[in-house]
Amino acid sequence: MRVRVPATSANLGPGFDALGLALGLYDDVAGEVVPDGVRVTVTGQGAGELPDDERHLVARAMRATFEALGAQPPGFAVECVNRIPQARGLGSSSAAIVAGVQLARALVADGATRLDDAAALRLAAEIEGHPDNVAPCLLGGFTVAWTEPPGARAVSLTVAEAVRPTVFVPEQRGLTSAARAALPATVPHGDAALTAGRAALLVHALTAEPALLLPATVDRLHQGYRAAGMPETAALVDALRAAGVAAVVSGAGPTVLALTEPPEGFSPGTGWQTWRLGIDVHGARVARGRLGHAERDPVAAGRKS
Ligand SMILES: Nc1ncnc2c1ncn2[C@@H]1O[C@H](COP(=O)(O)OP(=O)(O)O)[C@@H](O)[C@H]1O
Ligand SMILES: N[C@@H](CCOP(=O)(O)O)C(=O)O
Repeated sequence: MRVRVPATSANLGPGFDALGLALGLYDDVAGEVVPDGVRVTVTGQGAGELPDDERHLVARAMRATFEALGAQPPGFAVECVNRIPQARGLGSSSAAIVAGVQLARALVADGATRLDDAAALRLAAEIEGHPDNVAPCLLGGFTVAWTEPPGARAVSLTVAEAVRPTVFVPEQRGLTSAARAALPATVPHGDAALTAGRAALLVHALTAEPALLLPATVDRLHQGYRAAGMPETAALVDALRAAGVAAVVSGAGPTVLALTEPPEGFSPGTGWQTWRLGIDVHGARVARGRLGHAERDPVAAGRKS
């Protein structure tokens, strides 16, 4: 079995832990049951750094899913071709988790029925700790996610044509766990009220009226508190916004996401890669068989520049 999982950009400014967008940049992962042991091979992003055994995040998500299904196989082998940069705010950990959950469901007889799509979202969100990346990764498009007993839920909405994501990806990494540790336990009521209003406006702007994206992407819940830990990211967001571009920190950073096109000739300066990406509307896609020649190419699949 194999699965293609999209990169995602969470928060989108004011939608902390709730809003997310699936992007046209993908990891391809194949899995099969073997007589014993857990083996993981990695090509592309993370090759030579990630573990090759049970500790690998895809393997951990597969184990958790097999457990939920009550069907642990004797062993399994996983092949990953990674194109989503890791620890940059583009949802690489959610992509790995969703890949593991979907592969395990596909490898167990009736797995996708016994653990249905809603339960798969709940499990993936539980492993990740927040639902805003796993939701668009599973469903595609622009998602609004929330948590209520018994767990995460989400809806996917269609994005207006004029929305053109560009990501500015820096060399340096930033772990989501560290960026979450920078957040305060409480925020001023005025900041919460402003941000709630902009998050509501953002749903309208992204789906129907992109001309409102600049005011709709104002956030007071997380970006300001995280700025000291990623000053270059904060400066780039400010420069783009000053030029009229609806730019935000992508996820927990340090990547910057622009939802509208930067002005002709705009340069983020040195140390940034600039990629124009499409919006993924399918979410994770499972297919039979191993990875083919195209899926094994670690550079292609999605990037427009
Ligand atoms: N494709 C992957 N395979 C295995 N582990 C991964 C993968 N992608 C991310 N991870 C793990 O998740 C960590 C990054 O997660 P996180 O800090 O949430 O960043 P991101 O914004 O990229 O999701 C990596 O350091 C690695 O431990
Ligand atoms: N809401 C989370 C989103 C983290 O996204 P990631 O792509 O950086 O993992 C947060 O802001 O902490």
